[in-house]
Amino acid sequence: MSHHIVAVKNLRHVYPDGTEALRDVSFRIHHGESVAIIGANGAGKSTLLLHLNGYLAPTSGEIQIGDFPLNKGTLPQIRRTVGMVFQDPDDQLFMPTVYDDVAFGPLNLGLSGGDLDRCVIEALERVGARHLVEKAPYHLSGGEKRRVAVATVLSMSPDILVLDEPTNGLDPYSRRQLIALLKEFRHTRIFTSHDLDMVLDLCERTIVLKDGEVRADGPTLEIFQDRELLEECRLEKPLSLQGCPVCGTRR
Ligand SMILES: Nc1ncnc2c1ncn2[C@@H]1O[C@H](COP(=O)(O)OP(=O)(O)OP(=O)(O)O)[C@@H](O)[C@H]1O
Repeated sequence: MSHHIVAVKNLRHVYPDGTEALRDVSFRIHHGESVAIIGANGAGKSTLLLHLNGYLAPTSGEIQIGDFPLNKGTLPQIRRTVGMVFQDPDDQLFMPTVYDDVAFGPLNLGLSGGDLDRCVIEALERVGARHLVEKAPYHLSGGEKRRVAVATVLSMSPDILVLDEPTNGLDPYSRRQLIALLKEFRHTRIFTSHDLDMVLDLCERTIVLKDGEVRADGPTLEIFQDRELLEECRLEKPLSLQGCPVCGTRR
């Protein structure tokens, strides 16, 4: 087994309309690391994540997941390793009931009967959505959909969890619950977020994208203390690192 679980080398992506969303992106992520990918709107974060399990193919460059180079032949193996939670839960939920959506992946892995039921219920319990099991996904609220979308991925027990803006649209209680859940996930975590307090809380390492390129890659706290970098990349310090506007002390 290689010592890194994700290796991205000179990745470039040009969309069919000519937009060059990723220019020359390289990094490696090790087993068990928790890594945030941050950047302003349009920096290329979602485009990058969508390459990590083959939803988008590189225009040029290479991606390796564990021991496998990502290509058509290795796609099934890689999709078992990388669990992807999309930015829009409607892209993830397409079955008539929540049960069917969460069962979809494990069913394809060969689970059935009581084992399948247990797997589905356990995944829904982990995201606090057990009570939604019989519902139609299109009847759920935005926050409920997001939690169920996370459950569809947890039910597959992936080695790498990839989440695109996971706290988007969650109320404060659900946000805290999701952060606690992500902390429990002991495998590799990679996610994008504009929720910089969550990034600070969950990720020891942060990669900053700017205009489709890696502008910085290092310890999260160091990144958030680099005022010039934050300004250049149109980012702000997490609230928890900002001084109190009244007395000047740090929260
Ligand atoms: N399907 C597409 N066709 C053409 N251009 C696209 C497509 N999807 C994204 N883009 C462009 O690629 C660039 C990167 O977009 P991407 O969604 O990866 O950014 P992002 O960092 O995730 O942004 P946000 O924070 O707003 O979600 C943007 O300029 C965007 O307009």
